Amino acid sequence: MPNQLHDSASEAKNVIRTHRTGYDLLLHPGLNKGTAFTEEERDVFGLHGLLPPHIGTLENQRERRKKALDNEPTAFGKYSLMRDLQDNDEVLFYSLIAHHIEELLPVVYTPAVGEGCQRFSEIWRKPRGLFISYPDRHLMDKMLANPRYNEIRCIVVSDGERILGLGDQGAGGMGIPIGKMALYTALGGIPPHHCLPILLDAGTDNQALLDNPIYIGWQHHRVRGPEYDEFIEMFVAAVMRRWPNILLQWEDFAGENALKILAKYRDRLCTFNDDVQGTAAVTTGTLLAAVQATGVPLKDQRIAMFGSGSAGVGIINLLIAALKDDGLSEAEARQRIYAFNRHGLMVEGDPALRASQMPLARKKEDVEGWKVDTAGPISLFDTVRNAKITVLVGTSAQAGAFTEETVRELARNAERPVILPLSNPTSKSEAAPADLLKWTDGKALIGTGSPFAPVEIDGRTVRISQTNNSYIFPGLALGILVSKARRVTDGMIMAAAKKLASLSPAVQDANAPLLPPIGDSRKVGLAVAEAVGMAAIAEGVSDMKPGELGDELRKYVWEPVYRRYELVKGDC
Ligand SMILES: NC(=O)C1=CN([C@@H]2O[C@H](COP(=O)(O)OP(=O)(O)OC[C@H]3O[C@@H](n4cnc5c(N)ncnc54)[C@H](OP(=O)(O)O)[C@@H]3O)[C@@H](O)[C@H]2O)C=CC1
Ligand SMILES: CC(=O)C(=O)O
Ligand SMILES: [Mg+2]
Repeated sequence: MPNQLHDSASEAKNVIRTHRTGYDLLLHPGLNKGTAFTEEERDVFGLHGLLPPHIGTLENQRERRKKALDNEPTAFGKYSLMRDLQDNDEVLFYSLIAHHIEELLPVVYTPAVGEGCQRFSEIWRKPRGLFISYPDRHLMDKMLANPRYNEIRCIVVSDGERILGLGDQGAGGMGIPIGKMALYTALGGIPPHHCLPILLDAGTDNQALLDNPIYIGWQHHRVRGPEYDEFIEMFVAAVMRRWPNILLQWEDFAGENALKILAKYRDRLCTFNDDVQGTAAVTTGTLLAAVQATGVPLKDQRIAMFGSGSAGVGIINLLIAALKDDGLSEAEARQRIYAFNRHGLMVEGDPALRASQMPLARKKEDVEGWKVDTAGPISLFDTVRNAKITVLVGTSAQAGAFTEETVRELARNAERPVILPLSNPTSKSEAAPADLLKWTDGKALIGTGSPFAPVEIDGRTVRISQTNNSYIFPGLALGILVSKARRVTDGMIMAAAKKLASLSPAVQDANAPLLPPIGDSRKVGLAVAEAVGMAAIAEGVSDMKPGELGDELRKYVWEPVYRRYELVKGDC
């Protein structure tokens, strides 16, 4: 095919065949090697003069970029530099991340990506991914038909309405699909040219964006109701026409839309919602590891779920399955969980409950006779005190919601309380780990959504685990792609959770962190992928033979190294 950018078969042999030359080649981020083009390649591809004379290596290119990053004082500045690098030279971008993973994940992902989305219009420079706006919806097929997308195998899509805990960021939400797909490659080894970030621009209700003359999105209030549903339907149908076997990941949709869309499409194509299912897997995996460290089985823990939106509902549903695996009936499993919305503990009969929340509400008799400090909805503190909560999970985006009083009360209920303030970015975390350790005399087992520095307490250094779905979705996607799974089943999500739990350092040593170091994320991604692929086979949604999976995974994984180029002569 003359206008194909990458020939996979050739690439496997470390050769890229392309028709592009000169500027056209240098301006393509998937093909540009900058100063690393060899003398011979400069001759063949007409690059003399367009590049400085120095023939560089990937190693000295990394050194140059790292210096620039180190000289940049702000997280946003570093984010912006990394985005520019990604749009300039993908191999160098991923190689730099691979060499400085702990330092750079917080730059390309949470927390810096949050400000990246808030200020996306300020730094938008080059096209990356696809913006599909509501007024352009009838052009969808034409947009997707672009030959540039011939090799796409997976998509992350957002409508920008619930960006981390920062609310509606409109078209700026594109920073999230871009960031998630960067981790598809950095942690999952999925080739970047198989990945397409998409932003569905259905408008924004963020007044600051509506008033901002440099806002890059459609300056219009959000389309809602049947028009929105039809927009999503048009999108899914167009995607399926273009790529019938695509993997479609939904990201950072507002809670009710997230759950509704997942329910509607999960049996129609290979799709998952990361906030619902990826978060459920990382949280369940962390808890399965934590209970081994506490010595108290999951079925004997009492869990407060603070925030019952897309993440909270997803976590509760997978936890119920894990509690059933631990020997409880469905009804007994539900009794272990106390779920909150913005009003307080969810109790049946509350008119504010949404459809997805009704099955999670407690019965009125469950809370009868409770000693409560305040009239009206029951607070987290009163629930911790009365229900003798042992595990606290936060997906509320309410900074500081886990107060000293509540955490000290929790510490009375368990020798090793488990506390997971999962909200992102850092500014929205329900608590800071240093406080949690102080208030629990160093006993709490902690996992946070965004990265936190280690904490010194009682003469020891406690590394804080990052309970973020980034431990799951890159491996989940890789396992799905390699096994050619047709659907994403609950069994595949649970397999990812259990694999993560099995890799926990706390399983060997109760005082070790709950999750592997971020530096091991790539290994975790591969292990999760294998578990997901095996589950897909076991559940009958993949036709691969179990013995083939490992080899196929290793063959598929992309490494950030420069390849040799060959010129394809043709009519393009
Ligand atoms: N660590 C990780 O991997 C992940 C972290 N997250 C983080 O979780 C947070 C929530 O995400 P998501 O579930 O998708 O968002 P949603 O908007 O879908 O849900 C938020 C939930 O929090 C509740 N809430 C809001 N205010 C309060 C309050 N004062 N007290 C108690 N509950 C409150 C909401 O209540 P109501 O139902 O009444 O509106 C809702 O149930 C975000 O910060 C996000 O970044 C999300 C996914 C992954
Ligand atoms: C991590 C993530 O997906 C979120 O905060 O939305
Ligand atoms: Mg998300």
